[in-house]
Amino acid sequence: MPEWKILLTDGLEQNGQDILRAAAQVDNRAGISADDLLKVVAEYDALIVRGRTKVTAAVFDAAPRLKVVGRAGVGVDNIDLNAAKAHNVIVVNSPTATTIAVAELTLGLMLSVVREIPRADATMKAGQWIKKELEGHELWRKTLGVIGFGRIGTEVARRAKAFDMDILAYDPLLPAEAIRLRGGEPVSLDELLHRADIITLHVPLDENTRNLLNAEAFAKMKDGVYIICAARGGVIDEEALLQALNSGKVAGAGLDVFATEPPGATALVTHPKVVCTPHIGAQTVEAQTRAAEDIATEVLAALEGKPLRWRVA
Ligand SMILES: NC(=O)c1ccc[n+]([C@@H]2O[C@H](COP(=O)([O-])OP(=O)(O)OC[C@H]3O[C@@H](n4cnc5c(N)ncnc54)[C@H](O)[C@@H]3O)[C@@H](O)[C@H]2O)c1
Ligand SMILES: O=C(O)CC[C@@H](O)C(=O)O
Repeated sequence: MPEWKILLTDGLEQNGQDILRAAAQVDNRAGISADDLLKVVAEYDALIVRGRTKVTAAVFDAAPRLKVVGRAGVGVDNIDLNAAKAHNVIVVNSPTATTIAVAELTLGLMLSVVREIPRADATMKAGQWIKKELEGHELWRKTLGVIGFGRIGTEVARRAKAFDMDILAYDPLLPAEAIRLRGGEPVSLDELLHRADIITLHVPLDENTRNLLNAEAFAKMKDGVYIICAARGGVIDEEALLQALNSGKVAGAGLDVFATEPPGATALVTHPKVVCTPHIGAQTVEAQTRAAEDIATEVLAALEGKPLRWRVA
């Protein structure tokens, strides 16, 4: 058996490391800097990352032994897929492991925003009792607009239905019938923007989705709409969102992801109508355990030339 060398740059749950170590030498350099990665990557046959590590063209150029990059998670916007193809490097992810965790966080953000739960808690901890100010809204019979009706969008919709919400779905890559079968009413983006009380985004970040919610889109929305995003920060024009919050067009936003991460205490993060989480959508024990097993198995399969379940490039 060849002695494969695998580099972990963003950590991996122990169960995944155990699977890898049974077949390969594994170096865990969680948190390695971009410069140090360029210095050491030439030694490795495989690289396993989460979202922090940017696998740029320079990384591929510096990695003549590299055969596979594994993304423990879904989004591969941190990996230069064109460079991977040019260097004949396989890219795999573990797209199903974290679906439920993100869907649950999305519902959590939705409830947090419409009922101002974080503000209620923070003011109580400061010795206050601002009950009269904390008059929120119900999810019951509200219209939820889901942009991107894939794995996470569908699971969000299933959970929202338990709150008796009506589900509009915009996903131009899915046939209308598939959207109906998944429990959504297929609509155009404009119709969704006009009709939804709450809008949640579950699209990948790419050239078609960057700044999908911009000033023009906010202008088409209902006054007092709520925005939830646990997809990628870049799918919302953050400056336009800030203006819409300040004008009252948007009543509140729940954000797990930011155009720049970490964003620091920006005007958006500190806005009183925004509830923020530090990109923890996939951050549950269960999701990370599944993701570790899936990506470890998939990366070893790629090294051994076996059939792959989740090849991205
Ligand atoms: N917050 C987190 O920690 C976290 C965790 C996992 C995934 N994510 C993000 O969530 C995204 C969605 O994950 P998923 O597993 O549901 O992916 P998925 O591929 O199952 O679903 C994405 C859906 O978006 C649709 N889509 C693509 N382009 C579109 C466009 N221009 N307009 C509308 N719809 C479009 C696709 O057809 C697909 O159905 C990921 O790409 C990732 O960026 C975030
Ligand atoms: O790696 C992470 O922590 C984020 C995961 C998530 O954004 C994904 O796309 O899978």
